[in-house]
Amino acid sequence: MTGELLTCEGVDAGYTTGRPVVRAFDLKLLPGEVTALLGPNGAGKTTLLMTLAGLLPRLGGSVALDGRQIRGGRAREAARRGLVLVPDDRSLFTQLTVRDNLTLARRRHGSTLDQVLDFFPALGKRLKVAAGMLSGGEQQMLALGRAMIQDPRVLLIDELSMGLAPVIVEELLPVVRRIAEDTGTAVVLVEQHVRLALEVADRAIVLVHGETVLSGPAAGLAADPGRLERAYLGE
Ligand SMILES: Nc1ncnc2c1ncn2[C@@H]1O[C@H](COP(=O)(O)OP(=O)(O)OP(=O)(O)O)[C@@H](O)[C@H]1O
Repeated sequence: MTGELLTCEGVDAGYTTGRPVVRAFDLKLLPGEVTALLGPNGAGKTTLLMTLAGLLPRLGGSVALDGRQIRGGRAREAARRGLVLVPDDRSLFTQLTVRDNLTLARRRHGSTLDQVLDFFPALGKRLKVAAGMLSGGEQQMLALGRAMIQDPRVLLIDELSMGLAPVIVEELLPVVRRIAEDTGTAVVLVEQHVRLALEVADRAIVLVHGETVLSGPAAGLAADPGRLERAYLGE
């Protein structure tokens, strides 16, 4: 399809022994599109994001960005091409300042600190503070900011809400939406707060035991919680 940014076809993801955890995963993402990747604990969402980011070897299938294939298991190549992961543990340099965390990730001729801080004004006031001293919400902003300063084409966000109060999540998710709209970055959002995720997503995919059991426009799924619940239960 014209204009497709990311195309995953038949992706198998998992660990080297045994059956793949995620099987035959398909995804098509347009620029600026947000897809919520939902599903119960252990469904394989983190495994899939890590595989797309090249941090785990891909066990099958293909991934293409702008129509050009990306090899599996090559994290540097994936990041250079623009597939950037925001991991659920945030992986910040806790002893370093906010400014250093951001500038270390910056690319030559890439986005500037100010461009990134435009999305997270609260961080602008905390530039000299060590990342480990920030609140959970600020740390998550920093993790997102550090991904943004790498000029991603596709952001893979794993449980942004991990350890955060719902009120903070309600503030952060619309920022993710704005990032997608303003920069054309496509987003895959793994999120346990299903209702909040569906509010900001265009599409949603439900993964259960590694299989895609439901996929469709987010608004339709938000309007039919019973359907979503049945999918989670594997019915
Ligand atoms: N390092 C590992 N080696 C082998 N199996 C693993 C490893 N990490 C996770 N798994 C298995 O892969 C499956 C999927 O786990 P994964 O963390 O991807 O699910 P998830 O959908 O992200 O769940 P959660 O919402 O709990 O994070 C689980 O059965 C888990 O036990």
